[in-house]
Amino acid sequence: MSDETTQAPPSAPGAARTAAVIPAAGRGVRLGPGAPKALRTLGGTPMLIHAVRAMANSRAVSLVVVVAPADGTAEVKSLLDAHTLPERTDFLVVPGGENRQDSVRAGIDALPPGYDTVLVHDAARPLVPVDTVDAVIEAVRDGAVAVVPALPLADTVKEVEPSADGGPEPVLATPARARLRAVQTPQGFDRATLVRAHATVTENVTDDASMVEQLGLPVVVVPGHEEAFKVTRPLDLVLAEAVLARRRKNDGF
Ligand SMILES: Nc1ccn([C@@H]2O[C@H](COP(=O)(O)OP(=O)(O)OP(=O)(O)O)[C@@H](O)[C@H]2O)c(=O)n1
Ligand SMILES: C[C@](O)(CO)[C@H](O)COP(=O)(O)O
Repeated sequence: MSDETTQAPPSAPGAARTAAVIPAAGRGVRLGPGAPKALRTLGGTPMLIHAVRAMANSRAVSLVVVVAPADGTAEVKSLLDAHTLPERTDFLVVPGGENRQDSVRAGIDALPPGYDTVLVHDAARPLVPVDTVDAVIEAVRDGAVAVVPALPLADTVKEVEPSADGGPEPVLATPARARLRAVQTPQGFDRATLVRAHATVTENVTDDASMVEQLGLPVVVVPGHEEAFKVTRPLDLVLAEAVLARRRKNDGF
């Protein structure tokens, strides 16, 4: 394992501490048939372990809660036991729910007292660099209640009337690209705000920050990273393997 560490200071004793919740209970339907996505390997190591290390490599993170496939908690516990992880970090494993929102809520419910900053990070983003994790944590510690890493878009985006039968879709609008961002994880939160958002918003949404927006509270963006992309479709696996191989070469492995 690469001994990647960070400049961010760990929390002082008695100070607010940071926990990371990793939703990893998805099936990975868009990736194609196989094991649950988080348990598939990248460079011979389960994607989930890469994601756990990405969080635990931040010296500010002292607890990682893994939300496992409901029928896979024992397997995930064994995986965590079988891989080298930073000793300063504690780990919990809880079963996930039907959708991402349910799984994140299960992770939040499992958090012990004493963690005031909470990251929510997709297991499907295994290669997020530690500097991005630290930048999100710092922004929360500096007073933001919700922080998302994000990147400008390379493509022009159209809003359309979705087609039910695969036919041509009428274009409704072309939002100004300069004002759009593609949002990644980890998203960072003041814990009380995240708990309130999950207790309040019941409609299905695709990220946690949008739940905070629905409370009328401010969400801020910090720079994301190209390597924090989400492994969603088969081609993403090819890119992830290439990024990992380049890192290992640079690290002299
Ligand atoms: N019931 C669910 C669904 C998703 N996730 C997690 O949410 C993250 C982002 O979801 P996505 O990339 O969409 O993963 P899947 O739901 O597995 O993908 P798909 O939609 O292709 O099945 C993943 O780490 C996934 O494991 C989860 O914990 N519980
Ligand atoms: C949370 C997220 O990764 C931010 O981009 C994304 O919304 C998850 O979407 P998914 O369809 O559940 O993968």
